[in-house]
Formats: sequence, structure tokens, C-alpha cells
Amino acid sequence: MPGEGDVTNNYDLAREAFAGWGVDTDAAITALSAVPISVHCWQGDDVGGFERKSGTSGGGIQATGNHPGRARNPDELRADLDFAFAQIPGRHRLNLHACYLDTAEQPDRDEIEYRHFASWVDWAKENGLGLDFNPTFFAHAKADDNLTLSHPDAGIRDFWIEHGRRCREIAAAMGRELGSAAVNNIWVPDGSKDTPVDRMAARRRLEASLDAMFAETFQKSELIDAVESKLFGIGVESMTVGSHEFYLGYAIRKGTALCLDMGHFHPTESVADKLSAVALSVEDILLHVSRPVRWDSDHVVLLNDDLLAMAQELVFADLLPRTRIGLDFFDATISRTAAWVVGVRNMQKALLRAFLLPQARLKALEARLDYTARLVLTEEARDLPFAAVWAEYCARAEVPVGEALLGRLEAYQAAVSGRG
Ligand SMILES: C[C@H](O)[C@H](O)[C@@H](O)C(=O)CO
Ligand SMILES: [Mn+2]
Repeated sequence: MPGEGDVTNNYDLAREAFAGWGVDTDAAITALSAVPISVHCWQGDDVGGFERKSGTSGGGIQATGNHPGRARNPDELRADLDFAFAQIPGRHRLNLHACYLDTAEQPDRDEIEYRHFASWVDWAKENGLGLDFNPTFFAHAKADDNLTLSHPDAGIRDFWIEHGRRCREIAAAMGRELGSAAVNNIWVPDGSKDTPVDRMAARRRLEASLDAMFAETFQKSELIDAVESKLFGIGVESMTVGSHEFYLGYAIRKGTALCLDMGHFHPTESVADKLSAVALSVEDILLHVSRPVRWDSDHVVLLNDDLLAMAQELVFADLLPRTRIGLDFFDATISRTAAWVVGVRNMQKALLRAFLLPQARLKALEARLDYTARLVLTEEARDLPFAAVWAEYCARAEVPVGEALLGRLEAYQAAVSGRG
């Protein structure tokens, strides 16, 4: 039965098989164990958050489904995350949105402070996790026009600038407290349903608001600012103010990290291909690993060609030291904890496969234009026993694989499905 096989024996055979290709499996496991994945809190409750008052505007993003077991408060969300992290090998990070504050108070977005998130920091410390952060520029009455930082009304812009400014302070304090820089990622839903006539004015307003928000400087050891582009969203089909070109230019000029979300481009565009291109001009990269199905649908990531290509680029182009890997999907039709576990493990499996490829040999073949040998070896390498190396890594980390994993996921889901 999968998950109960002879892991050690399988691994010994796999180690030999990879050694025949000049690949060191133990080095690959060590490399993988050093890559943290930033796990998005919002998969746990369908992007709801824990504010006591919230607006209706969803910013064009939506979790669909009504599977039982949604976390209803910070304690339930942390319990779900504890469970999920226990099924995932390695040490990771939690990516928190500002609307997931943990307080009996009712601060508006422009009033939030570090103390409203202190319980998350305590929990992260206890569990050896890093934290990342995001201002929440949606689900609020002042975002109901699908305009925030680029709104023509200066009062609304100022409200959101203050929110973003406070989020940077909070993220920097988290980074300081945990001794690991927090990424604070800016995504705004701003755009236009129908064809606008003054795109330039909207983009100038967004740029000026970002500049105001980023005015205060922080140590890079505490805070990494990131900006996230998007092609379009529901309700903003004709123009997104923060398009890819807008933010690529902004990140280059202002020195922020660039966030590439796999769901935010035309379906035939490859984010894997973009990595090396933007890396020549941008120092830090943030990934939102997602799976668009026909649109930015945010499905759970599969171990598919897109993910394998992304991981291979990160490893082969040596981009891992300056890339933060975050996940961004939300599926409410399945167990939310299972969604996390499957998504994170798939990202790790993709990276492991990349570490296990005969990189130097393939690059040498390409450099001497031997595309035939490159093709043959790339295809033959697909038959190597990657699964045995993954199972060994999981065994060393004492996390389950196969049927054993399914059993744990089902048992946890059964335990939480009675939540109201
Ligand atoms: C909740 C996130 O901030 C959001 O998903 C954003 O990153 C995004 O990708 C919007 O489409
Ligand atoms: Mn995203």
C-alpha cells in the first residue's frame, strides 16, 4: 500500500539510480529542506478574515464552495495551520493578511497596529515559523468602487495610504521580532469595468499613492516591500491600473520586490519564463504560486508542467536566494487543510525534482547546441525514481505519504466538520 513501503530500501536504490546520472540525492534533500514556503492564511477561511465589521467588495476574487470546517476565528485557523504544518516537511512561513487581526477591538483599516497581530507573532515564535504580511485593500466600504490607491477622491486614497503605511510598520515589527524579514505585498483591485478614457491619470494616482506609502524606510533585514500586478479581475475587465508593465517599471525604479502571481497573466504566458527576464532588472522576487483554470480561479496547485517549469527555473537560474515563494489559492469545495497540505507539498515536490535533475550536464549540452541529447536526457530523466527520494525526505521529517497522509487528512477534516 502506498505510504507503507520499505522507504529505506527504495531510497538506497533511488540514490544509486541518481548517482548514475551524477546527481547526489542527499544534497538534493538538504537543498529542499532549506527552502521555506510562505503558506497563505486565507485558504483556511475562504478569504473571510476576522474583522468585526467588513464591507462587501470582494475585489474580484472569490472562493467558491461550502465545504464544512471553515476556520471561524484566529484560534481555529491556528489549530488548522498547526495540523497542516505537521503534514509538511521542513520549516516554513505564514502569510497573513491584515484582515486576519486578532483582537476584541474594532479598528478600521487605517487604525490597525502591531498589537492587533501580536498573538500571531507569539504563535510563530512557538512554532519556529516566519511571517509575511499583506495590506487588505478589498472587502471594505471604501473599496466598493474597485478603486483604492488610485481613487480620484483624495480622502479615499489617503485612507488606503494610511492602511498600507501601517501594514509596513506591522510587517517590519514582525520581521524584527522573528529575526527574519517579512515580505509586505501590495495588491490592489483597482481597475475599470469598461474602457477608461484616462488611464494615465489613474496610473499617476497609483504611483503617487505608492510613493507616499513607501516614504518611510526600513532595514531590509526586517521588511521587504513587494508589488503584485494583475491582468484583469471580475468587475475590472477592461483595465487594471496596477498592470504588469506598471509594476515591473515601478519595482525597477523604486527597488521593491516584484510579485508574479501565476494566475495574473494571459493563460498562454509562462511565469517560469518571466523569472530570468525580470531577475536581470529586479533584485527580489515574490511568487504567488497558483493555478488558473481559464481565469484567475486560484485552484490548488498541482504537480503539473507549469509548476515543474517554475521550480526548474528557480533552481537552474539560481534564483532561490532572492525569491520568496508564497502560495495563493483558495478552494472551499474540499477540505481546506488538505488544500494547504497538497499545495505546499506539490511546490516542494517540484523543487525536489529540479534539484534532482542533472543540471550541469543539460546546460553543457545546450551550450554546445546538442538539442537532441538535451531532449533525450530530459525525457529519460522523467523515469527516475523521484518518489523514493520524496518519501525518504518525508520519513526523515516524520510526515506521512500516500494512504497514510490521506488517513490523517480525513481524520482532521472529520474532527472540524462540525464547526457551525
Ligand atoms: C488574497 C490575496 O491578496 C490575493 O489573492 C492577491 O494576491 C491576488 O492574487 C488577487 O488576485
Ligand atoms: Mn496573488
